[in-house]
Formats: sequence, structure tokens, C-alpha cells
Amino acid sequence: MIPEPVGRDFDVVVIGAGAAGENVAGRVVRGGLTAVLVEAELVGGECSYWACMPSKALLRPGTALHGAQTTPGAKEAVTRTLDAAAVLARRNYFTSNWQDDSQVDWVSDTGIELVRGRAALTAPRTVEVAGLDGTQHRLQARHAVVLATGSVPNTPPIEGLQDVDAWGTREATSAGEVPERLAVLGGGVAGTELAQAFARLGSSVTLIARSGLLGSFPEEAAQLVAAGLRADGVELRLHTATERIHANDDGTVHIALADGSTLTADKVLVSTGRRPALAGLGLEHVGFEPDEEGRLRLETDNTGLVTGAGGEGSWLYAVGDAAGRNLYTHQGKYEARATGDAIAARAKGGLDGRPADWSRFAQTANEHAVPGVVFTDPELATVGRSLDRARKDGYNASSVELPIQVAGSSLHAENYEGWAQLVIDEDRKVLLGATFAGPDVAELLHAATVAVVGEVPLDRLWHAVPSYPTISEVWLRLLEKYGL
Ligand SMILES: Cc1cc2nc3c(=O)[nH]c(=O)nc-3n(C[C@H](O)[C@H](O)[C@H](O)COP(=O)(O)OP(=O)(O)OC[C@H]3O[C@@H](n4cnc5c(N)ncnc54)[C@H](O)[C@@H]3O)c2cc1C
Ligand SMILES: NC(=O)c1ccc[n+]([C@@H]2O[C@H](COP(=O)([O-])OP(=O)(O)OC[C@H]3O[C@@H](n4cnc5c(N)ncnc54)[C@H](O)[C@@H]3O)[C@@H](O)[C@H]2O)c1
Repeated sequence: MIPEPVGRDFDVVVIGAGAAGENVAGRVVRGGLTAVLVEAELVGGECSYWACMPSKALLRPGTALHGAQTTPGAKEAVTRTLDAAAVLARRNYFTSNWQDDSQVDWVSDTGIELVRGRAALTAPRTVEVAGLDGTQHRLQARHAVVLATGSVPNTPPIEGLQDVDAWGTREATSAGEVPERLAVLGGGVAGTELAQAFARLGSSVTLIARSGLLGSFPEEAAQLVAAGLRADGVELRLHTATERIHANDDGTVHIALADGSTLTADKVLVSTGRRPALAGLGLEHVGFEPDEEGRLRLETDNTGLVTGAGGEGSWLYAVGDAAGRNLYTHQGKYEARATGDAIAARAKGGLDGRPADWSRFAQTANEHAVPGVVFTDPELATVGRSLDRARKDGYNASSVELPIQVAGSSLHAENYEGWAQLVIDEDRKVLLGATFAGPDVAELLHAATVAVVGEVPLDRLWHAVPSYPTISEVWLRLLEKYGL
């Protein structure tokens, strides 16, 4: 017999305790409301244990070593390759050995209630949880339910893939061993970063992508990353579909490509994109039906409020990967701050309808200034609109681009190669976007984000003098090339 659920009321029920869920719960509590977080796995979510933190921990030692190897005077001191065991151990440290105690402490210190279990909506404002300890919970939300359930990996329709013991990004980022031969399927951010990480740890890596590498980034920038991977021995099989995969008797994997070639690997990593984790959440009980492909999609307004949810008033929100706009931790946390503040304000009657752009309740940066960094070596950092996107969005846009060749870059590393681009709104003379590629350019990005968000006029940006001799001097060269 299924026991009667334990019923409790909260102002806000947040499903999913990843970065986005934690932040939305934190904001509503700060706003004077009560909140419960429901988590089926580890408090902290994908980023802490199987995504950002472990992947960057795997990449950073290789970047540091390569930095020394490209700096005469230091390179003579480098006599060995990476210590893979030490890198994996440091990665374990950064995932807290997949223990969530410190994040659980934060939740409790913040005054948020935690329920461990799998949650689903059974009616508007009603969430039932199958507790991991066997308890059934019925959580009633007075003001809002927030979906912060993250995303799940896409599985490409490749014959035989289901029968192979392939890695997803979870298995790759938590790997205990470095495979001798690794085949990576997918040329997006995850595939590119992990291909380089494992190549530098000693794997012989082949990356197979049905289109180009990092196809959503400017071509010149992506080419620098491709050159970096090739220099590390990664074989790039671009514009090549994968037709069939099967496991050999000796445990290796045979991969047949559409161009007729084949390869054998000890492990296959599938990193072919992700989609919002919305299945099994009971959304059919509150008015949503899957599309013809069986997938659920939610539309949200600029506060994260889901449009079209059944029941009285505005009560269903989605943030982070679950909202499906920008699959980045920092942007999910940004959405969570705005959504949490909007829920608290609405609960007190302090916010009616759609907030003004750039108000604290609106996720306006989602439309204009999303930053992203590909943590390969060289790095690729971009914010805002590409030239193409800007023109498609109706802007009278131009661009200016340059190789990064300033005193700061030549001091930074021998044969420093980089590329930078600004995208400019010709009508308002402000920045719409910026891209930098090159060793250690990630930290250049926030200056560009500030300029895009602040809509700083170019003739004022001219007065933002980059220190000499830093790589940031490329800003000056770009503005000079533009005509200032
Ligand atoms: C390999 C890799 C590397 C990445 N690196 C970066 C990076 O360097 N920088 C960056 O900004 N982004 C990076 N990302 C993206 C980043 O990981 C995600 O954008 C981020 O984790 C999303 O946070 P979230 O809180 O929305 O979802 P998640 O972190 O996925 O959290 C969702 C939580 O909800 C829980 N949950 C789901 N369904 C239920 C349910 N029904 N009941 C209860 N709990 C539930 C899950 O267990 C999970 O803990 C990377 C992604 C990958 C795959
Ligand atoms: N540094 C970071 O911030 C970082 C790092 C890793 C991942 N992420 C996030 O995680 C998300 C997932 O990363 P990802 O690299 O898996 O996704 P992605 O969308 O960046 O790349 C997916 C790749 O898989 C390919 N692909 C898709 N379907 C395919 C199919 N059927 N067959 C073959 N190839 C196929 C695409 O062409 C693309 O190259 C991204 O949206 C990204 O925002 C961020």
C-alpha cells in the first residue's frame, strides 16, 4: 500500500537544487518568503559534480603546463608531461568527491528546507515527491513552483550506439582512468573541451563532428581552437557523420563514418547537445502536451514565468537549463536571481505584469549580452551578438577584427596567436558583441560584457585605457582600426 503523503505548505517550491535552483531559493528566502528545494541527486547539480567544475579541473593543469612550455626561460624547466593521476585527484577535490555536504550546509544556513527525492506536479501549485528515504511528500506552493531541473543529453540516432558502453559527459568528467584511444562524437563546447583535456592527459583522441568545430562561434576564433587541438594530437574528422558503432569482442569499439572510413577506440564519448529536463515532471497535469517528437517545450516571459500553465494566477516558473535558453551556469544563476526577486515582489503586490527591461526582475541580458567561454587552450570567449545574429535581428551592424598582436600578448607567450572582434551598432555607435580567441583571453571577456550591457558609446569607450603591456591593449587597436 502506498502511504499517505506528508503534506506541507511553502511559499515557493523549487524542483532541482542545481546552481539555478539554489539561487532562486536563496533569493525568495532573502525576499522574506519560505522555500523548499527538492533534489533527486546531489545538491549543487550538474555543474558542481559532472560539468563545469570537473571539466575545468581537468583542463587547467594542461593549460598551465602549456603556458610554461611557450614561455622561454620557463620552458627549459619543464621536463615532464602532465601527471594524470594528480590531475584526476585534483578533479576529485573540486567535485568534493561527489559529496554534497557543504552545499547542504549552505541550504540549511540560508533557511531553505531540503527534501531529497524526485518531484512531479500533480495539479497547479501541487508537487508530490517520492522521497529517497521512502517518504511521500505533498508540497503545496502558495506563490510559485519553479522548475530548475536542468537538462539531459541528446542521444544521436546512430545505429548500434545503444548497445555500446559509451561515455556521456558525466562519465567523462568523473572518469577514473584515461582511455588509450578516445573517440568524441560532437564538435560543440563539451566535445571540444573534453577532447583536449583527454588528449593532454595522454589519450589518443579523434573528434568526429557532422559539421564544423564550434560552429556557433566566429569561424576565425573556432579555427584557432581547432589548431590548438591538432597541435595536441587530436585528429579532427569534421563534416563527417557517424553511421554505425559496434562493440568488438575485445571490448574496443568500431566506428564506421559516412565517408567510408572506420576507426577503433577504447571509449566513445557522446557529447551531442542537451535539452531541458522536463519529462516526468507531471506537466500534463497543468496543461502542457508534448509535441510530435514527444518533446515538451516551455515559453517563459522576461521574469521566467511560464506562459500557458493551468490554474489560478501566475505560479509556474522555469530557470536555468530547464528554461532552455542559455545552457550556462552563470546565465542560469542570473535568471534565478531575477526570477526569485520577481516571485518575492509579486507575492507582496510589488510587481504587476511584465517588468521594464533592465529592471532587477527582468532577464534582459538574455537577449543582449550572454557571455560564454570555451575553456580550451587557446580559449574562446564571446558575449552578445555575432555580426550575423545582429544583422538577422535587424541591427545596422558592422564589425572590426584583428589578430591579437600587442606587447602584452608577445610577452605572454612565444608565438602568441589570437583573434579579436567587436560587433558595432552603427546607428547608436555602441557594442553589440565581442569575441576573443587566444591563450588566456577568458578574463578579457567581462570588460566586453560591461560595455555591451552598459551600451557604452564608442567615443566614451575610447577613454577606457588598457594598461600597458596587457593583452587588453587589443581593445585600443580595435577602436583605432574602427576609426577612433
Ligand atoms: C561537460 C559540461 C561542461 C560544462 N561547463 C560549463 C562551464 O564551464 N561554464 C558554464 O557556465 N556552464 C557549463 N556547462 C553548463 C552547466 O553545467 C549548466 O548550464 C548548469 O549545470 C545548469 O544548471 P541548472 O541548475 O539549470 O541545472 P542542473 O545543474 O542540471 O541542476 C538540476 C537539478 O535538478 C535535479 N532534478 C531534475 N529533475 C528533478 C526532479 N524531478 N525532482 C527532483 N530533482 C530533480 C537534478 O538532479 C539536478 O541536480 C557545462 C555543461 C557540461 C555538460
Ligand atoms: N565552457 C562552457 O561554458 C561549457 C562547456 C561544455 C558544455 N557547455 C554547455 O553544455 C551544453 C551541451 O554541450 P554540448 O557540447 O553537448 O552541446 P553543443 O550544442 O555545444 O554541441 C553539440 C554538438 O553536437 C552535434 N550534434 C548534435 N546532434 C548530433 C547528431 N545527431 N549527430 C552528430 N552530431 C550531433 C552538433 O552539431 C554540435 O557540434 C551546451 O549548450 C553548452 O552551453 C558549456
